[in-house]
Amino acid sequence: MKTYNIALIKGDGIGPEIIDEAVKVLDAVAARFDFSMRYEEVLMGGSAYDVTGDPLPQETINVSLNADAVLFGAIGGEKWDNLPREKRPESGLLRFRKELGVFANLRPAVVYDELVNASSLKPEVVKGVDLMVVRELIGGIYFGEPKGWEGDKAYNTMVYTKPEVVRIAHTAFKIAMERGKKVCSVDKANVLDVSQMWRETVEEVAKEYPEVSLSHMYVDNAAMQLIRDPKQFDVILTGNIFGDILSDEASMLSGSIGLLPSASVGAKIGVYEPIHGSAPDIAGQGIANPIATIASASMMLRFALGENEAADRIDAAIKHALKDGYRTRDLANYDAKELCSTSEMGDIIANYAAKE
Ligand SMILES: NC(=O)C1=CN([C@@H]2O[C@H](COP(=O)(O)OP(=O)(O)OC[C@H]3O[C@@H](n4cnc5c(N)ncnc54)[C@H](O)[C@@H]3O)[C@@H](O)[C@H]2O)C=CC1
Ligand SMILES: CC(C)CC(=O)C(=O)O
Ligand SMILES: [Mg+2]
Repeated sequence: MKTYNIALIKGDGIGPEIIDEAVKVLDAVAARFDFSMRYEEVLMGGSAYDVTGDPLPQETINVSLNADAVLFGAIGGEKWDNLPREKRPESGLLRFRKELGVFANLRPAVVYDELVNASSLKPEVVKGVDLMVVRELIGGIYFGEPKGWEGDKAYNTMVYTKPEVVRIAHTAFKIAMERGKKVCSVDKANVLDVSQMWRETVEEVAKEYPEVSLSHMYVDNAAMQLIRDPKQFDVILTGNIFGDILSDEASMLSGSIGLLPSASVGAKIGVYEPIHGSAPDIAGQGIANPIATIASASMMLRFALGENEAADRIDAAIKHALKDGYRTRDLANYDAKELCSTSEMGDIIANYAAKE
């Protein structure tokens, strides 16, 4: 029987609660499809800082680099907000992504038919939405130098090199070839030099994908268009900060940020993680929606481990649970037949995934 080694990073806030449910579902499909998962839990974020004084201990990097994939919850919380920048949980996560070299963050936003009423937009606007945000993950303003805070002046720098844009553009075009063959590159080229270079570089890469139609959009317009007519988008290609913001926005097409998974890829080892944060406001209450993390585990099976049937099974089980009216609190007001806790939702999805 094949055994996969997974580095498990629960993190802070709701991180441990949602990861436990993803593990439950993974184990259920593993038993059914005749493979097994071996998890090695390592620390990152505030919980790592509390134990080791470092939000990203070297052991976490080592274990992750030796695993088949990383499954990650979320980090951060008020307790650590006033630490020096480099000790903050968020700095640990940024450094982790950089150390692993996962330059492409794939954030699919899909509207489940069962949840068309859950979006804050009209059902006819969101029904059938199926888009993919391809977000550059280890460059741009979250990493650029110089940065600093000196007295009354603070600054960050948005930097991209041409090779960084070329590689993320290839990722987006390749994904588009497997989907609707449309890429919309989102930038702020009317104002930023870095965006102008981004746009020209994307144009050059596009020549290698003549079947894909490329458009460009300024990020402010893109934020509006996502709400006006989200079905116009297939693949949205964008930089780190714009992708971070637009994907949170896109999550409300689907009804809850607790639904959107992601895959951070591009290097040997991928990181599979929900798009949301550690949700300190609901941590420890058993009400977080684990579906984003369970769907991230499905992406891990598909992209990192090649267990496509098991991934399909999880995706079907999520849909089945929603169709049967099971809802965590974030979706309680939308066609709910039964309100369930985080772990009850995990049980239901694991049961469906194991049996059907
Ligand atoms: N990848 C990561 O680890 C990320 C970490 N963060 C960190 O998380 C902390 C909280 O940040 P926020 O801005 O509040 O963003 P957040 O994404 O943690 O929460 C935003 C809102 O969405 C809700 N929410 C998030 N996930 C949910 C889920 N699974 N089920 C139900 N509701 C959910 C929260 O309760 C909250 O009201 C901060 O320390 C931030 O730096 C933020 C984003 C990403
Ligand atoms: C917490 C940040 C480091 C990043 C973020 O918000 C994200 O990746 O979604
Ligand atoms: Mg974010």
